[in-house]
Amino acid sequence: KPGKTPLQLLGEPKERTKLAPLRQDRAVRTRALVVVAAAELFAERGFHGTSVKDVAERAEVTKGAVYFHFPDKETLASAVVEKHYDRRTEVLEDLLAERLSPLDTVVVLLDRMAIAFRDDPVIQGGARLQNERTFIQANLPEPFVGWTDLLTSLLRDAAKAGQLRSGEDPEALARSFVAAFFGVQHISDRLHGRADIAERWAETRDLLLRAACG
Ligand SMILES: CCC[C@@H]1OCC(CO)=C1C(=O)O
Repeated sequence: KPGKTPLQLLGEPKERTKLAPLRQDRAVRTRALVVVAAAELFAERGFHGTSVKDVAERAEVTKGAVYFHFPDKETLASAVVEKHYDRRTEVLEDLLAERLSPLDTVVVLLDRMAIAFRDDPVIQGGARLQNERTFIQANLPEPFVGWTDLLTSLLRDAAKAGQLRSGEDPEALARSFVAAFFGVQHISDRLHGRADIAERWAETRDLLLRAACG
């Protein structure tokens, strides 16, 4: 989408957890706790293996408190997936403030996201829900397209800055990065619970960079 900045492509996150007012009111705090508890359980057991009761117990709130914020489990799943993509926007915003070159921004963004996939239950829960999306009656966002648009924008800037081999197509390279990253995190998750995702991503990332930049 020519002309849009990376952040415009992703849209503003709904609320910046880091910048939330010190004294969040109770309802907002409870909602955030419920979303994280749901993400943990969706990541561990999947959508159909998780009940609202399980979420209430993990969040240490009543079932009524969960239903106050989320009328059903599908709405809760949508909130977890939304938080997954908001977390990505937060990583990007913090990174853009470091004002690295376009190519370094792509490299560091995906390196930090690899760590987030290893360590952050909201990222893990959102990813598993997206894998199970055909079994969930919720209008979850299209997976992958946000990443492809964002990386295309950054790699077009990298091409303009002379960081790519001449003739390299930024959009094709963006699709390759998304496919490679998704595959690496998926295989690492299935075989090793993502314990080795940083090492596996580094070797695939470096192969792509050698091909695209020479
Ligand atoms: C660049 C990685 C793409 C990312 O990996 C898991 C997942 C969940 O669907 C993603 C997405 O939807 O964008």
